[in-house]
Amino acid sequence: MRQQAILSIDQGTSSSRALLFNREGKVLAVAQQELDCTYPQQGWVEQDAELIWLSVLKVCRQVLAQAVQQGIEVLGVGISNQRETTVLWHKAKDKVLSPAIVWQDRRTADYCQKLKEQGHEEWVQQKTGLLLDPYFSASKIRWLLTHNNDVQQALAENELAFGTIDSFLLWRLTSGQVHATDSTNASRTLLLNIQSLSWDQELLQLFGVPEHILPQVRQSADRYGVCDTRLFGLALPVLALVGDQQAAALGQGCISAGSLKSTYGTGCFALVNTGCSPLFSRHRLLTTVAFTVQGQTFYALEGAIFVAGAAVKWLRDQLGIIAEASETAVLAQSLPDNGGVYLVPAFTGLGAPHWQPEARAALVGMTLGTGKAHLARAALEAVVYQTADLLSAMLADGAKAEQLQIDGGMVANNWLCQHLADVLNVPVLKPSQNEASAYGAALLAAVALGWFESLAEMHFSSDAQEFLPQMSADKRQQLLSGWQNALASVLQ
Ligand SMILES: Nc1ncnc2c1ncn2[C@@H]1O[C@H](COP(=O)(O)OP(=O)(O)O)[C@@H](O)[C@H]1O
Ligand SMILES: O=P(O)(O)OC[C@H](O)CO
Repeated sequence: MRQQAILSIDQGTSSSRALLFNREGKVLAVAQQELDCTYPQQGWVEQDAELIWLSVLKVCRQVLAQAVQQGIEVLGVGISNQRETTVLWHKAKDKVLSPAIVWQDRRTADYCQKLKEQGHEEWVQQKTGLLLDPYFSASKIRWLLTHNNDVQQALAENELAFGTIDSFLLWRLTSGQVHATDSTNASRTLLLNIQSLSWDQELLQLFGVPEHILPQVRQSADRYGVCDTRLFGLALPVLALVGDQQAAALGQGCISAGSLKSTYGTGCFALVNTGCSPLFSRHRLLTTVAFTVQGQTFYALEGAIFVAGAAVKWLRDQLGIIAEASETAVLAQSLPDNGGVYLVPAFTGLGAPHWQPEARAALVGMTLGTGKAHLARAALEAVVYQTADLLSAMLADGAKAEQLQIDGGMVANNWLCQHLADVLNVPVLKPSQNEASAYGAALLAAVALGWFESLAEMHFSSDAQEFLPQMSADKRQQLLSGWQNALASVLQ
């Protein structure tokens, strides 16, 4: 019998990937293409949605060609994607109307601040689990509705559509047949009531967003529609949509309440599964939909850090002090310690638990002896200290971290993994198969396909590299207080 597989699309901020997974969760083929962001004004972060689409098409075609060569039968598609990033398009013309406003974009900081000052944050948090921050899609949609003539024209023609990346890709894959999203992506817009899983009239009114431009909200594992056969020469069903961080939690096997993972890609996102009821944070974390499957919705508490691997990319692309991200490990371990140098990477403000969109990055503690190794080390260490801040907030909210499961592009860096274990003082587990987001989407597609009847039947590899804490309590304390001092210089 021919080997069967699911095509998983993992559309991240730094790259688009396509992977084929078999029933046992083995990766049979991979293709990847890097993507760029543009920064047209202070605090703005944009991507070209057309280039995102073309990169997805290209990597899908590459792995499907490998499938043909290897005689693999591909049964369906699952999509995991960067969340919140906002795309508006003209339905009849199938034309994107502006650059995509990326999740890291801060242009709506003043507007969100005004809403906070008007006292809206509490009720918004109760409905959405989120805070009033430019991170989420609603204020980005509003900005486009008020600033972009093409968007206004499309609205007047009743042809305007909004989507996060999942929804936009689904629209394109089905050649405009399906305008839908899943509960995880919808839960990042600030427009969804996360308990009823429906668009909320009061929120739509607050942000001035017409409901008819929004996609239909569906389960994460669902038969969404069929890819246009002209794209791949196959009538592939789209079987899952899921935000990449929730997908990574599922891919790492965080299916029971209390399980925790942290993903280190462009940003860093720690999620703890809280089971079938939402837990509302008292310490500035987010409550989010983890996934909806077979009519059941799971929730998670999330800490979001806007800059993790993005700081390494900054060292490479803006400062030019490294040629490859992997050099940071060699540079970091070339030093006996950090020399008192700390980077607070608030390049696009600070996320959890501070939520300060106007904060900006700082490099502190430099001397004339500071060199590029210190900068590389500071960029990696910053990710660790920010994770420590998230875990403290989670602990204060009642979630315990006895170990940390990690994934994402940055965890190729073993120096970072060891520093995480040392500073967090918990064992850190890196799975041998580091494709958690893509695997999570494939698992959901497998449910829609009927491969698994329940979450309990899913295959999760127990094969992981373990990093055990080795640092003394004094040293840990010294590093964390150095970080708190550096952070204080940035907090407003
Ligand atoms: N060996 C490494 N050390 C440190 N950072 C790395 C390493 N390899 C990749 N990265 C960083 O990881 C990020 C890419 O991770 P990935 O999970 O693919 O991101 P995304 O899902 O956001 O597209 C990039 O920002 C890159 O700089
Ligand atoms: O691009 P990533 O993988 O860092 O993920 C981005 C997040 O989904 C933003 O919320």
